[in-house]
Amino acid sequence: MTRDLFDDECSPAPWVQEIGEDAVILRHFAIAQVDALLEDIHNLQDLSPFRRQQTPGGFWMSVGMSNCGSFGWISDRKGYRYVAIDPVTGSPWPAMPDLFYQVAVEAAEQAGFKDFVPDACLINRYEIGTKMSLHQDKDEQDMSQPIVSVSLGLPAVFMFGGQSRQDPVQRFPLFQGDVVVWGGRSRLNFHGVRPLKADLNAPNGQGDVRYNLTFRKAF
Ligand SMILES: O=C(O)CCC(=O)C(=O)O
Ligand SMILES: [Fe+2]
Repeated sequence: MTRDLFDDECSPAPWVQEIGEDAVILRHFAIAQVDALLEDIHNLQDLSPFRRQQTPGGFWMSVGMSNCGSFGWISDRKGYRYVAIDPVTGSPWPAMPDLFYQVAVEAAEQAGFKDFVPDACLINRYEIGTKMSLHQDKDEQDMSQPIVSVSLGLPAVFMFGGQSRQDPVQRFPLFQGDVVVWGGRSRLNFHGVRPLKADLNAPNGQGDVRYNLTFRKAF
């Protein structure tokens, strides 16, 4: 992708915040693409709707989830896994929009991961009060490929720990347009999202949801 796509004169300047070994937040990285990414999400949800999923242990996750790309991440009583067919629709997951792919690959490159080839994009939909508990992303086959995570909508607090659940956890605010990339020595670090709070400064009717796009190479 050409850098021009990101050179929007009205956008705040991007900057890189290191949060761990081989882990960064690319601040404002996708700020100029926010509206187009949200429009893509709205179109995708007509094809594969958001749904809440059950953990293998029988708990219901609070976050609504859908996927696009060749594979989608699902969870049910049988376990966590990637599948090519959406169990809700019985059809393949919708194709990954070009813009999603471009933003993910460009962000990975910016973070030092040159050959990222995402084949899965999990779309998380957080309403006020929903959260994602500390976990590792470890259902992928190739751990040399990073995770690229794009924030849209309401701000959230991202938790980033170490490779053990007991390691200290840092907290970072994430705003829309921010992209977190972690891989290499941090690939299996525990991470999560604190319960989402309402943004009291947001205009009426706007900003009651956070979306997150998590790109991975599943296979
Ligand atoms: O919503 C986020 O920022 C993180 C999502 C995440 O960790 C995941 O989907 O595995
Ligand atoms: Fe995760």
